[in-house]
Amino acid sequence: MTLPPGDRIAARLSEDPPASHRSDAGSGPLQEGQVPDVVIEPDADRLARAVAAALVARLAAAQAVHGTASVVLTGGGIGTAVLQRVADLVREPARERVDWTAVDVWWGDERWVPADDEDRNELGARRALLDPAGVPEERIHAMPASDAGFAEPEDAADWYAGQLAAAAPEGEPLPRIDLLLLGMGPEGHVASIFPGTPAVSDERPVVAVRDCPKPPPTRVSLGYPAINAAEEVWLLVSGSAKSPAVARALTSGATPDELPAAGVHGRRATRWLLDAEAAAELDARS
Ligand SMILES: O=C1O[C@H](COP(=O)(O)O)[C@@H](O)[C@H](O)[C@H]1O
Repeated sequence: MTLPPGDRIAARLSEDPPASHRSDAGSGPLQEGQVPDVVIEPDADRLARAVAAALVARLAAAQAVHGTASVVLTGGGIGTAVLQRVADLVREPARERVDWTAVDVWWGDERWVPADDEDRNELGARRALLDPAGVPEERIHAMPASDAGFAEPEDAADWYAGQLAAAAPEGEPLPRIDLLLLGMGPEGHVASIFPGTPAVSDERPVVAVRDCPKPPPTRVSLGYPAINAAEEVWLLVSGSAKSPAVARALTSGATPDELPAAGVHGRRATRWLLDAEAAAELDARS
């Protein structure tokens, strides 16, 4: 799949990838997909449109091969803007079309709040895309809300791991994930894996997260084993507040404990999709 035109600096980064991108740092060559591809769009709106078009192409391609597609969604500003732009494409006649009745939708993280709380990532995604696109309820795999009947977020995390395993091929812990979207916080958190927290080194596919520095404090999140099992991982980052973390993740060799975004990669592709403000310090350092 070809991403829309952007200011590509992928080649330069690929020639000399930092150790932080190696899940096997120090023990061998980088695997295909772990070398990041970086695309810079001029502003957040054009970033959201470009990612939306690429997402439709990616899911359509997966459906052409497998009959179905699966995507892991992120919350956050740019993540939700992308879903709104995808919904625009659903309404337009397009060259590449996705059969939204054959897309499985999962989440990278969720806030441990009641189902109708505006902080729910699920709520934003339903409004922005899942409702307008008509994704069937049985294909929407939301992480549990705090009022869903689980006593603790740990129970909800275990249940979600079980849902993933149930959708996986025989004997595998995880289903095929064609595309996993992540936002990133200014301190480098991805999903709800925050710097210096137990989730960084947790080996379970789904974890409960407590005492988050960003409210709400309790969440459920995919862990690295699930994130890094996706075919493609796309990090969506916009705004100047995140430019130091982008530059650190891509050029400084920061560890995942220092900067969780530095520890994510896809099996087949890892893409950093940035607007110019988010990329500003990257340009200066690379
Ligand atoms: O708390 C979260 O933050 C990140 C980034 O959000 P943003 O609004 O700064 O773009 C998001 O990716 C994650 O899903 C969410 O729970």
